[in-house]
Amino acid sequence: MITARGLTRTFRRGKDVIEAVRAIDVDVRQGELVAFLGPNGAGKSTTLRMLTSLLLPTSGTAVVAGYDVVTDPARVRARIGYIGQGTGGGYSYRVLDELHNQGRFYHLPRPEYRARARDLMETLELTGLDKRKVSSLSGGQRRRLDVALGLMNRPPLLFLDEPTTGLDPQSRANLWQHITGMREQYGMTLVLTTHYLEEADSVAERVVIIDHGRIVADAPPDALKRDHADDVVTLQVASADAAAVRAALPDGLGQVAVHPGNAQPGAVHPGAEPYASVRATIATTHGSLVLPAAIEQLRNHGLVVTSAELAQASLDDVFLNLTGRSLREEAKA
Ligand SMILES: Nc1ncnc2c1ncn2[C@@H]1O[C@H](COP(=O)(O)OP(=O)(O)OP(=O)(O)O)[C@@H](O)[C@H]1O
Repeated sequence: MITARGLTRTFRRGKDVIEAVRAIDVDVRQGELVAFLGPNGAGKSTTLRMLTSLLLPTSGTAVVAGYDVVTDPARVRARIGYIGQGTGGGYSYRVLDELHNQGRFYHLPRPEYRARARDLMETLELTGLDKRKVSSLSGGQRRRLDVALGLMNRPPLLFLDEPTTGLDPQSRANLWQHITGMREQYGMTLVLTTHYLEEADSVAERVVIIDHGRIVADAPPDALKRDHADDVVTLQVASADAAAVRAALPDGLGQVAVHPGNAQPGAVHPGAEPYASVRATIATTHGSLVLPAAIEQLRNHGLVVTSAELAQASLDDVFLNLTGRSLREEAKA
């Protein structure tokens, strides 16, 4: 569906040259659901705009839905849907008119575009809003209308640029349900951008991590987490003897570290005397197996675990390990 090689885009801003996308190679097969994940300014939108033929590459090539984006942009556009960051709907138009206009734009026969508009309004829960002006819709309704507009031509390949940005968690979940449902119904290939880590993790089958215009990793989320991050098991052990705790935890469990001797004020029973505690951490690829095994080992050595916690590897850990920066922290900044 997509083959891009050495795709590059630079912008000039005064004397500065901004290398927004730097020689990326990417392939997307038919039916895949691929997310481009990266911080603001990483080059995600620029990549999408080149793949949709909306922006000329500075160099490199991309063949999308069978056609070259530079030499055959009209054929590319006829075969794709693109849902950009801003709302596609004209503010003063009515919802149903917008959908019909989109159908006319694609030269669909009148009965066909009317039927498609009805179907999409129903599937995307826009029924009853036919005559409402786009400007009066809520954020979630407007985004669902964007999706409906992008689907009017039933594209085999749909690009979505930050489809859920600015929506509340419930609207985000709801929109994903619609998008993935439509994908099943029409067998679409989906390529999207997001800076929501959890979204990329839960929705995408493949995540392309992009940073400073380069692809730094490209794999299914589970493989990324397995290869580039660890789960961390943290145990509090009621003991003053850090060496004994360390000796009870075999190296085979993972990367073990012990932090001796915090006095915990009455953590077990209210009013209990403070007791000495050792904190042990184990970095491992299999946290859910290592956690009970570690408790068992400690118990076998006569040591009591007073609390146990498992922090599962996240795509943020992956990003941190690959780039030295946290995507979550950057999003907050
Ligand atoms: N038309 C333009 N002129 C100048 N610089 C641009 C232009 N479009 C993008 N850039 C710059 O290119 C870089 C990549 O921008 P891009 O919008 O592709 O990033 P992004 O990953 O999509 O970020 P966001 O999540 O904020 O949309 C940024 O430094 C941006 O400022």
